[in-house]
Amino acid sequence: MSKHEDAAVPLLSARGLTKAYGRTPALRGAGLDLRAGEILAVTGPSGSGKSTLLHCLAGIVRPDEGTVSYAGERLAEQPERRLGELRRTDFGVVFQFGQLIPELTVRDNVALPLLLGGLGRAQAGARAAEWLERFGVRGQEELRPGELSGGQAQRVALARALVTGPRVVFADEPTGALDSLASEQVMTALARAARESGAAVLLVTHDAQTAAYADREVRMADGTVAPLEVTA
Ligand SMILES: Nc1ncnc2c1ncn2[C@@H]1O[C@H](COP(=O)(O)OP(=O)(O)OP(=O)(O)O)[C@@H](O)[C@H]1O
Repeated sequence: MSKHEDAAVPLLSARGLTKAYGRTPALRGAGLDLRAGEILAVTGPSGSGKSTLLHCLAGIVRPDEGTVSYAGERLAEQPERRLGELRRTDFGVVFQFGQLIPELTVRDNVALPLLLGGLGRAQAGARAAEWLERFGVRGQEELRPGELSGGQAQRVALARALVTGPRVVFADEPTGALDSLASEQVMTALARAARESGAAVLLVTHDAQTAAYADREVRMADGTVAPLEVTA
């Protein structure tokens, strides 16, 4: 068993992260561990640094100080090309507004990461249709995102995040723009898909109902995570 497959070693781990935007500190020594296959909620008040932490963990933002390790690789030591590859193959992301491409059909939105990864059109389309079905979006493959409800659009965004079989899904306020019924449907679908595929989920939310889907919760305040979760 390699080191990062050992259950005691976190899949993704951050230590001592700091990040400032100009004079505004967003992170002040934040750290956490995400274990393979777990759903971890990061909660806390607005401005406490949750999104910035998620962006650092996903390799989207480089922290000013501190380390992020994914499966034994230090992200800071990786060239942009490797980070891009990780984001395409190992990581999936969903934001508050699904960020689907408005000009593409629902199916093509979900197929896109597979096409970018080199899969043929027919296979990518078929796999996209399977994932849309798993997320309860049926018969809407030919629609454009603008024709969907908010909840449907988020389930399409989840299908797109999971279609490549990522090991980590980063979800930043995935229910932030939804009413409570649509939130429940989105979270049920996300939790089930993550369990079935074995993906870990880093779930940023300020909503207790959404955080309740997680196995574990850590809370942020003023750019730090309390309590610091440390795996020995
Ligand atoms: N791109 C940016 N430019 C300037 N300041 C930023 C930027 N992103 C975040 N900040 C600031 O960094 C701090 C932390 O923001 P962040 O979005 O990480 O917190 P959050 O807990 O996710 O907040 P929210 O729940 O409101 O999204 C805030 O003071 C915010 O204004």
